[in-house]
Amino acid sequence: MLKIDGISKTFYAGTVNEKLALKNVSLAMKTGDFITVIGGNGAGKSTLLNSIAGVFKVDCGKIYIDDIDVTSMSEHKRAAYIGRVFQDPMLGTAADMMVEENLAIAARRGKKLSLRWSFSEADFGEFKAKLTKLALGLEDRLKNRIGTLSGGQRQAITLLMATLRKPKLLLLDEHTAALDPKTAEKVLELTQNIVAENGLTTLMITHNMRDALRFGNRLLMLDDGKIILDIHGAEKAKMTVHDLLDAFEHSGGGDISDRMLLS
Ligand SMILES: Nc1ncnc2c1ncn2[C@@H]1O[C@H](COP(=O)(O)OP(=O)(O)OP(=O)(O)O)[C@@H](O)[C@H]1O
Repeated sequence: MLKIDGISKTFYAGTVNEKLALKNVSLAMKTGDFITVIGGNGAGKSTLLNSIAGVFKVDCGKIYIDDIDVTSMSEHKRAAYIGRVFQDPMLGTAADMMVEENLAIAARRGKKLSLRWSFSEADFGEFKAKLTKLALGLEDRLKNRIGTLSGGQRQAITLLMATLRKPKLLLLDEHTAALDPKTAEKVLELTQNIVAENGLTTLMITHNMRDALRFGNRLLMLDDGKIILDIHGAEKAKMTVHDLLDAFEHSGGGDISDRMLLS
C-alpha cells in the first residue's frame, strides 16, 4: 500500500547546520496496517511523515502509494490520498468557520470546487450522525465557530475531517500530545474506532511507549534518522515498556527523551 524505498532527507545541506534527518529509510505497509512510531527527540519521526505527505522533497529514494509514484508529486496533489492530523489543535480546521462549514469542506476534498459549496440535508444528516458518534456533544454545535471549541473537541473534529473521505493513508503526528490525559485518551479511543471502522492504513507518531504498544498492529522505533526496531503481530502484542527500553538500548539507540520515559 505504502512503499518507501531508501529515502534520505538533509536539512541545511552544505552549511554548518547540515542535518541528515532520514538515512536511507525503507518501509512497506500493507493495506489496513496501523503502525505506531516512537523515538527520542530529533529521531526523524516528523520528517518521515512530512516526506510521505510531500511537505518537502527527499534527497533520494522513492515513495509509492498504491503503486503510484508520488515522490515528485506536490503536497497539494498528494493530499488526495492522505489524511493528516497534527499535534496543534489549531491546525487542520478553519477557526473562523462553523463546524458544519469545516466538515463540508472536508467532505468535498478531492472533488471539483465551485463557488457555491453549500451542502445538502443528506450531508448535514451525515455530519450530525458522525458527530453524535463522537459522544462529545458536538452534534448540537454544528453552527458554532470551530474557534470556540476546546482543544480536544477540535482534535476530534480534525480527525473526523481527515478521515471523512476515507484516505488511502492516515498520518497522525502526535495528535494527542497537546491534550490533557483524559481528553487524549478519549481522542485515542476515537482514533482506534475510526481506523478500525474504515480499515484505514495509519501511521501514528506518539511519545508515549504504552500507547505505542496498546495501539496498532506494528511498531517502529526511530533513532538518528534510521528505523532501529520494527515489530508486529504477536511479537508486538507481548512486548512491555521494559522490553521496549531494552530493545532501544540493544539497538544502539541514542538518548531517550524524558517524555518517552515518563509516559
Ligand atoms: N524543516 C526543518 N528544517 C530544518 N531542520 C529540520 C526540519 N525538520 C526537522 N529538522 C531537523 O531534523 C531532525 C529530525 O527532526 P524531526 O522533527 O523529524 O524529529 P522527531 O523525531 O519528530 O522529533 P520530536 O519528537 O522532537 O518532534 C532534527 O534535528 C530537526 O531539528
